[in-house]
Amino acid sequence: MLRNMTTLPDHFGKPVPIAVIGGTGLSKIDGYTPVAALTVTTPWGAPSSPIYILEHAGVPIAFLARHGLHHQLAPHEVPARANIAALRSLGVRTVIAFSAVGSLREEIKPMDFVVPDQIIDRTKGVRPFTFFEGGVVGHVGFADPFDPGLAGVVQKCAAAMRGDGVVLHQGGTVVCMEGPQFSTRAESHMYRAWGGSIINMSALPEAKLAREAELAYQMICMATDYDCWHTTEDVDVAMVMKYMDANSKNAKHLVGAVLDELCKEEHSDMVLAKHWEGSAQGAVKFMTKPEGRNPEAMKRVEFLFPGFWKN
Ligand SMILES: CSC[C@H]1O[C@H](OP(=O)(O)O)[C@H](O)[C@@H]1O
Ligand SMILES: Nc1ncnc2[nH]cnc12
Repeated sequence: MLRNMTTLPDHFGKPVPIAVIGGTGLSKIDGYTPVAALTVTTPWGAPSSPIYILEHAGVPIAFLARHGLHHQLAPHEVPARANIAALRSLGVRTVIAFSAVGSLREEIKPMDFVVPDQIIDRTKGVRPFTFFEGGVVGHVGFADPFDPGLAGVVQKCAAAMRGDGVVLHQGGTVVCMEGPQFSTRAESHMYRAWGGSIINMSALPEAKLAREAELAYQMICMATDYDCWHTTEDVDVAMVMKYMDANSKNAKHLVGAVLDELCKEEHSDMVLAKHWEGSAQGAVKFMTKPEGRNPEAMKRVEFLFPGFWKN
């Protein structure tokens, strides 16, 4: 996909409803033809990488590399606000986000997939985490951080791939730690005691921002190690990459199968995230009184929701 980047057009004329955010070891998806490489600017800066538009059976899909094209961005340096805002500005309403995770449970073995349904926030407040600040306040609901409809699609696709050795755990709690160092053994045991299933450094603030932007968002996680609570080897980058490489074929197939399903339903309420429509806008509009609103902050919100302040 990246080979053609210099020759691809930098514009695309149609809305793109579906996006994939690729994480560690997932920098491309097979079987999709790149048709554009977009450089998008947002009020929150530039995204992690150009956004590639891939086409499959006539349906466009946006692809963004979370850590940059060369994995040059540490988890706390990922410009998550720019990433989510840029995707929304292209018409994206559904995001499938891929993540390499450590396992906190014996039964979640390296190379197993997990579709989490909960998050515990162990980031340290150093990452910008909201669109609604600086003179426009908003509080969105985040009780269930992922999208159950998308989770169901992933489950169905993984079930069809059981014969290829794909094991998927439906549900589970992802602990999102700050990093970039891995956890101490005491922390790892504590996360297990808290009920954590898996651990990464990327679920937040991405999932929170997706909710603020009224996007349907689901993470697909692949275990690349047992975190250091386990009595086998302690996790390091080589181990993560070894398992990622070993299972990259299945990871790409699973993401591809999920995209195939979503493409079939590109105009459905689920893919267009109709169930989230208006939720953040309602949370913002009634909080800050007109006389307290900052025009610059209002303009930024307008980038996410064109026409926001007119109604
Ligand atoms: C290379 S191990 C730690 C790194 O891997 C995960 O990345 P991603 O979620 O983007 O796949 C994890 O969150 C850390 O950022
Ligand atoms: N053990 C681990 N801790 C945090 N992030 C990870 N990503 C992959 N493995 C991880």
